[in-house]
Amino acid sequence: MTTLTIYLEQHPQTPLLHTSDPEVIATLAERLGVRFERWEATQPLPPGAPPEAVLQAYAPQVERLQRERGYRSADVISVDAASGTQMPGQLQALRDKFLCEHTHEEDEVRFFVAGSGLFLLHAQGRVHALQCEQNDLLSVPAGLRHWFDMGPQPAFTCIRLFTDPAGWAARYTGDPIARRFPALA
Ligand SMILES: CSCCC(=O)/C(O)=C/O
Ligand SMILES: [Fe+2]
Ligand code: NI
Repeated sequence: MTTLTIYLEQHPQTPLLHTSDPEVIATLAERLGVRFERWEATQPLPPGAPPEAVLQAYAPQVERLQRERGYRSADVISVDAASGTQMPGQLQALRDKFLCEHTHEEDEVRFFVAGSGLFLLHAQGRVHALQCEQNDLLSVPAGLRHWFDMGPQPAFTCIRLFTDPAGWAARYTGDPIARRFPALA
């Protein structure tokens, strides 16, 4: 289930608010300049569908965002600890890369085709922990501090939209805040 939990940045043990209402999540996210939507596939997608089929199934929604926001490329990232295609060391390295607070020079746009992951958004003296699930679209604006926890047994497939076709690039803030907040177990 998709949930949003909000904390004061100094009090990671004491949630101020917890909700699983998608409309409330979208409204609270918008206050940070974050877009949250729920998308339906235009056609059924079998598990393990190739990236081209994944992009095809969500083409209308992807093209709408591209027109609206000028995103120039789209790809699909798949991580599945159970499949054994990624070694445990590689998965840990990938998890660590996203687990430190960082920003991007462009919006971070992710659509969860399958699986889940936890985004932690740091703004306005608060941390918004958004547990994303299948069918969730999240767009984190350029410059907003955040980190992402894929958990110890990651399993997700995401469509990513980029303005710069060179792809993912992060600027780490050096703030150890992510270590104060509990990681997924
Ligand atoms: C859910 S896709 C991988 C996470 C990512 O790209 C990122 O920048 C997290 O902050
Ligand atoms: Fe990021
Ligand atoms: Ni709950």
